[in-house]
Amino acid sequence: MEEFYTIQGEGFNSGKAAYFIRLGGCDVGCHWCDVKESWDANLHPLTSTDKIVENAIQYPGKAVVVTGGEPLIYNLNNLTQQLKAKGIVTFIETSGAYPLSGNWDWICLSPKKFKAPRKDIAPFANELKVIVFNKSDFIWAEEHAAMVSPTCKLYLQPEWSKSAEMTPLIINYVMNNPKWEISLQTHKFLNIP
Ligand SMILES: C[S@@+](CC[C@H](N)C(=O)[O-])C[C@H]1O[C@@H](n2cnc3c(N)ncnc32)[C@H](O)[C@@H]1O
Ligand SMILES: Nc1nc2[nH]cc(C(=O)O)c2c(=O)[nH]1
Ligand code: SF4
Ligand SMILES: [Mg+2]
Repeated sequence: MEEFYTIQGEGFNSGKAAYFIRLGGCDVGCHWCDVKESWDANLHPLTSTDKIVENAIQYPGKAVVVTGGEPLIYNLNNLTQQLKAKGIVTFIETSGAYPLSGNWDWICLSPKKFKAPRKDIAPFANELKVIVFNKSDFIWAEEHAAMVSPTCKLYLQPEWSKSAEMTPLIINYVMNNPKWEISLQTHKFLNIP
């Protein structure tokens, strides 16, 4: 759908320069999704893997974030193999609703109630990032924290439109449950893509 060089705004790798590859297509249906224009893959022209890799290696930052849409709709073995062959560090943002493919240095799993993640992906997550839209999302967060590996980083991220209401609850929750950390969408404060 689009590619851009920016700063990773969310989660563990927040603050790092990275080339974003946003793949079109998602049927998870989060009503608060901030990239709804990504849902219909047919609206976006196809780009060859070779061209994406050629674009990605033009920049000084040698990390790529593959996102979407839901990137795991596609088999990402070939893309990540080609990126790694060029010395690129590979990160993915996924809901986990589709089978895991690709060779990843960092997997961010962001599970959604609207189409729950596959049970087999949780052990591979390096980071669990739960979006907090209402209070019930804290329970959803703990259910998934019980499925990830002991080394997986745990983040609570306010849903953008509910941030004023949810951020104080997240702050309180993290202070009482310090295995969790807050993730903010810092790129939205910085006014960058
Ligand atoms: C647009 S999604 C694309 C990747 C994948 N479909 C997923 O949901 O993980 C990228 C990240 O943005 C988060 N996100 C999407 N809409 C958001 C919103 N309104 N507020 C906060 N985070 C949001 C998602 O949870 C995910 O972690
Ligand atoms: N700067 C920046 N950081 C991000 N981290 C995850 C994003 C995403 O949409 O997947 C995103 C994004 O869209 N922009
Ligand atoms: S899974 Fe990701 S891309 Fe799909 S609707 Fe939810 S936030 Fe948007
Ligand atoms: Mg985004």
